[in-house]
This record gives sequence, structure tokens and C-alpha cells, in this order.
Amino acid sequence: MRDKIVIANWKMNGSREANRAWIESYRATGVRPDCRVVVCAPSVYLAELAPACRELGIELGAEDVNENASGAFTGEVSASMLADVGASWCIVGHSERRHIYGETDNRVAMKALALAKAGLRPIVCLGETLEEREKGMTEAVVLRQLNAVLAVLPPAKWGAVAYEPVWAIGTGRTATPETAQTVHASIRRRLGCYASEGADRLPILYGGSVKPSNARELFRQPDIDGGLIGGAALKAEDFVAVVEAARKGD
Ligand SMILES: O=C(CO)COP(=O)(O)O
Repeated sequence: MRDKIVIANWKMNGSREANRAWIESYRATGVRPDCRVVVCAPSVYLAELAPACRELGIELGAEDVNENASGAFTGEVSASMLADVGASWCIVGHSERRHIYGETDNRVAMKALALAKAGLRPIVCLGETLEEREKGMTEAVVLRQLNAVLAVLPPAKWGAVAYEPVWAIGTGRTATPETAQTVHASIRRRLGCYASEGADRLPILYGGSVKPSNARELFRQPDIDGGLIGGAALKAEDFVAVVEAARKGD
């Protein structure tokens, strides 16, 4: 049985004051998570969040990284810099990066590789658009995105896969547990073809309008090992309710 993981993706939200308030609200809930908890925050806030997160048993992650180790890449942040300020996880290939900034499968793969080289755990996001789903291309798109990263990095070096259907992100329209499970199962099968070692242990998370009211049903599916949470992670109390939904035996 794989342990569950619940990961917050704050996206481009927060301020030093709001982050402090989030940490205090999280602490005040007194939650004793039964799963791994990760908060991915804007990189400018990571160093300041690190001590409080450590104390609360929350692991820290970034939301994106540059694929190069160092050099003339104005405005970019490297994997070793993220590690230096306390991050141990990092999202790559989020659909907002793929669609707004035109990140290709190959670039996402290079980012995952750079993270692994620096000792960080990549959270590799995959997902189809509504148009792709309606054309029956879901599996083809998701497996193409998956294969690109598998071509450069074995599953044992990944932190997690996150299946995030683009049509479910920030829309309030969640994939049904069965729909998500079908895609998760095909991701699991493909991972198994590439490498038996590590494929079974790699967590596959679901993301896209996960909230306290739907998390439990999603997390009950055999191949849904937790969630990547956007909107519902901005309030600590809602995020904690999602973390509680990952409790074993529920
Ligand atoms: O993009 C997401 C997490 O990475 C999901 O966002 P929402 O939970 O707001 O739909």
C-alpha cells in the first residue's frame, strides 16, 4: 500500500503576512496528518516558510524551476537554488506552464532531470484539455507527456505524478473518481512497462477542483494516492480538511 500525499499548490498567491497567517491557522487546527503533506509556494517565500514548515512536519516545494544549472538566464531559478532555501519538491509541467508559457514535453523532461540531479523530487503534471478529451485523446496525450519524462528519468527518481485534467483546474468541475481512476490506472500500467522497479511505489496524485467535499471519494480509488490542491489550499482550514480526507482506513 502506498502512503498518501497531499500537496498544496499556492500558485501566484500569498504575501509574507498572508503566509504567516496561513501557517498559524494550520497550526491552530492541531492536525496530525496521516499522510505526507507538502506546500509548494512561490520561490521568493520559500526561505521564510522553511523553518515553520519544518516544525509543523510540512515538506516544502517550489512551483517551477529552470532546467539549466546556472548562468545567463535572467529571472530564472535553478534546482540547486531551490534546494539551498529548503525546498525538497518541485512541480514541473503544470498545465498553466504548458499552456500560458508554451512549455514543451521536452522542456518539462529537462526540468525534471535538473531537479533529480539536485536531489529534489519532481512532481510531474500531466493532463488533457477539454478539446482533447472530447476527441477521445485523453490517454494518448497523458501517456505522451509521461513518456517524455520517462525517456530521461526513471520513476524511482520522481517524487510524484499528478494527473490534472485541464478542464477541471480552477473550474469547480472535478473529474469523477471513476474517470480519474481510469486515467491513473493507465499511467500506472505505463510506468510498469518502463520499469518494474519504482513503478509501484510512485504516488499518482489527482488535481483539479479537489475540495473537502469531494476529496475522500477521490482518495478512495485504488490508484489515486492523494491530491495536488490549488484553490482549496489557499485557506489552511480547507487544506487541512483535504489532508484529513487522506486518513488511512477511511
Ligand atoms: O492546478 C491545480 C493544482 O496544481 C488545481 O487547481 P484547483 O484545485 O484550483 O482546481
